[in-house]
Amino acid sequence: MSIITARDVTLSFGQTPALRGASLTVEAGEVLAVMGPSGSGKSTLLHCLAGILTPDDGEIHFDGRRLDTLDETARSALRRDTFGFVFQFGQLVPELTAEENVALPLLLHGVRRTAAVRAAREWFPRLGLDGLERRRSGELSGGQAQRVALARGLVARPRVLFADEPTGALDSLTGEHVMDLLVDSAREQGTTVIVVTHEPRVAAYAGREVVVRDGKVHSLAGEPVGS
Ligand SMILES: Nc1ncnc2c1ncn2[C@@H]1O[C@H](COP(=O)(O)OP(=O)(O)OP(=O)(O)O)[C@@H](O)[C@H]1O
Repeated sequence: MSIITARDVTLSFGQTPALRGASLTVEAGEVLAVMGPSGSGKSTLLHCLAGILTPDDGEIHFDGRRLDTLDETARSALRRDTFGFVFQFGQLVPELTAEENVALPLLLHGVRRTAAVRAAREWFPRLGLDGLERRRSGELSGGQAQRVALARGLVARPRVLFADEPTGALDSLTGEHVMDLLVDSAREQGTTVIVVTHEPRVAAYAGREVVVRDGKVHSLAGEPVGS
């Protein structure tokens, strides 16, 4: 069953076309890698699928509902309640401890602080972060910070996790470890994952790979992907 469908999505930034008729179907529960050269439109596609950007043309459906025509309030509620995010540099809040960072999405869902922090703490042994709960992001290594960001992306059990170059700032061994944990944790809780990466070794963790080229989505074999 498909969870996200993009049909002929186009989006330009001023005179620069970023997406030129991108179509893609994402199946519920799959781990999909989005590959492609720099500037081909991968992040823009991810942002459209996640309701962060609105396409100029085309349609995006999430769970049978039109996503791209929702107003900003509805899209932001969807992002908060249903989606999780992991970015290249973790983007932890430096003033908060690691466990408070992980608890953030739960607090935004209205979970009480004690319960949110308790749930957040459960992620630390799972991700090999035991003992780092009270550290601030400046006191974590890149790999540790990215695992904290991963826990934050998954703690609220999102339907879809959007990951944009989640291993981009890590050395390859640490990156593979983070991908391993990401894929295992997401599969365990049935979260669909869409991961943008330019690293084939990272994409190899996905169940399927697509390639964005010149603002369009292709299969690995080079065929345009239809919706
Ligand atoms: N906010 C923006 N303003 C203007 N142009 C933008 C903006 N964001 C992206 N672009 C342009 O849109 C095109 C697609 O960019 P996008 O970031 O989606 O590519 P990408 O495949 O994710 O690249 P990379 O692998 O380098 O991150 C590029 O030509 C880029 O310069």
